[in-house]
Amino acid sequence: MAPSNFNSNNNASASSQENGFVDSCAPLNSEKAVQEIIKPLVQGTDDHLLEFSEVMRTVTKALRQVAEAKASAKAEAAEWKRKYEIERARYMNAENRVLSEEHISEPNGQRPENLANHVSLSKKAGDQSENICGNNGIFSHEVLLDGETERDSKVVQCKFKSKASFKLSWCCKGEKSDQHKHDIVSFDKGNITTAARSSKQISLKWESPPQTVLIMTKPNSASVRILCADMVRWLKEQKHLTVLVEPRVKSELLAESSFYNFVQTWTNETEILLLHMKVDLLVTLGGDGTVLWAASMFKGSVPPVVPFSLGTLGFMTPFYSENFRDCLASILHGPFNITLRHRLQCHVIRDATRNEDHSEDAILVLNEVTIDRGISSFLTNLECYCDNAFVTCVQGDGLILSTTSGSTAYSLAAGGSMVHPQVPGILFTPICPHSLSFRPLILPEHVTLRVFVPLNSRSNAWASFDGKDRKELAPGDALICSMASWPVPTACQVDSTNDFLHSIHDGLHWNVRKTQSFDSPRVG
Ligand SMILES: NC(=O)c1ccc[n+]([C@@H]2O[C@H](COP(=O)([O-])OP(=O)(O)OC[C@H]3O[C@@H](n4cnc5c(N)ncnc54)[C@H](O)[C@@H]3O)[C@@H](O)[C@H]2O)c1
Ligand SMILES: Nc1ncnc2c1ncn2[C@@H]1O[C@H](COP(=O)(O)OP(=O)(O)OP(=O)(O)O)[C@@H](O)[C@H]1O
Repeated sequence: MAPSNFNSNNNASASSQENGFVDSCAPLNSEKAVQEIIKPLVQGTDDHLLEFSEVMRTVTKALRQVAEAKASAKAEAAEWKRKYEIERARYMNAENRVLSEEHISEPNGQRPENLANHVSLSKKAGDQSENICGNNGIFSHEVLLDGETERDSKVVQCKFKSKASFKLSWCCKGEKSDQHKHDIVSFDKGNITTAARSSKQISLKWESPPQTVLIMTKPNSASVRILCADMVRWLKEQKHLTVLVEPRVKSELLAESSFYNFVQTWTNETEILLLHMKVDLLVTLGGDGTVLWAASMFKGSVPPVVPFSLGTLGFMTPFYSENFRDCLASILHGPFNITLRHRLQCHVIRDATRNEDHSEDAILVLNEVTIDRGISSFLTNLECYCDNAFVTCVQGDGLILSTTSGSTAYSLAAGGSMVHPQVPGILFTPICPHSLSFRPLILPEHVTLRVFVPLNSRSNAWASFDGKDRKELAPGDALICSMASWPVPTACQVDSTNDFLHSIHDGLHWNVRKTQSFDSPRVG
């Protein structure tokens, strides 16, 4: 605006001179005029300067903020890098320790030179296992990630014999096929059909011979101890295999005879975490509890399990110990049928409304996770969500989230259905719900369940995992549960359906009833 003012006033004075008219008050007037002209000009310049300095102040402030944020990000990155380096060094040390320990890597089962050390280490491990297992008798719950497994395997394979590889094949309705038939939906000329998917039995065929067998046993049982010693001797003398046992079992074997010096064991939790990389076959001697125990030792992939029945019920233990030689010989030769038992992965989140992303370590269960009222006499009040959709509020003694393998355990006792273990799904079974209309649900395998203890809950709830390791859940805490990627492959006596039906007939006397007599009065 100022330049146009200036131009217009200039033009005005020029035109008066041109007209020959000179005013006596001209100097005064011209000064005034100049002031008139300059005033808005100066005023305009001041406004601009103010505006400009304001802009400069804003820019400087923004630049300062950016510089500060950059410096703090740099500092944070440096701190994380430092933590990473420390953690990595610690991990590498642990790995090196494992690899350098003679007794676990003895390739041909020869007596290690440092036997005295070895025995005492095993004993120590017995003590240590108490720390590892905690007071409630389950291993710490660190779940392996895919990446870790790959990295670990590279390190371990340098030292250990490579693991036996095998192939799984899916057979349809008894007809054998080496090809895995995918359960895909096909669209034939616009008609939606499903591919044949039922009755698929999974069979395991070794591609290289198994070399390392881990035997896990129920504690405090004389018959189990005797069988274990027999089995270890047979595996060594007849099959020339590497045998691994728990530190407790190693001590028991050595107490019996120094012949068992060749048996290997572990001494710390790092070695337990690496077990899946060297064990080809896992044998359990005990009841269902021993299978649960053995599975809880494997936070990632689990080797094929051969469960021998030395308990009372034995839903998951189809093998009889009397003929263990024939049975193991046929398994070691293969192929054999397996049941892939799904596991659930559980995370506890403390103060879930605020710390949505901060969960505790994952816990894997083969049977179920139970959320109950513990010793409290109040009803539990549990808000349940499935993939963020509200399911219901459980008011009663508690809730069981079970695998299909666990469907014949606690869930069954609480009124849940018995489900074939090969069916992938999650059972949602209330415990004594105070409602006339509550019925158990079976949800598909892909869902994520969330059980939240509401802030207005009258008391805390308790979560337990395969009947062990109880964790208290305060109001505001939540438990997240979904299907884990690491199933437990258990060998079948016949196949998964036969074994399942046998277990419910034999173990539970399912639908046992006297057959109705023929000579009753007929209607009509
Ligand atoms: N009321 C109940 O029925 C009840 C109560 C608590 C725990 N349990 C079950 O006990 C399991 C822990 O077993 P444990 O042996 O360590 O404890 P445990 O020694 O107390 O045995 C519990 C019983 O459950 C049986 N069992 C375990 N898993 C089974 C399965 N998948 N199918 C059928 N029966 C099964 C066992 O054979 C045993 O008879 C828990 O996972 C839970 O399912 C059941
Ligand atoms: N290797 C092990 N180390 C520590 N505890 C174990 C081990 N194996 C099993 N247990 C625990 O011992 C208990 C009893 O085991 P298991 O259920 O196998 O025998 P059982 O009670 O005689 O059999 P059943 O359950 O069929 O009656 C379970 O609570 C289980 O967790």
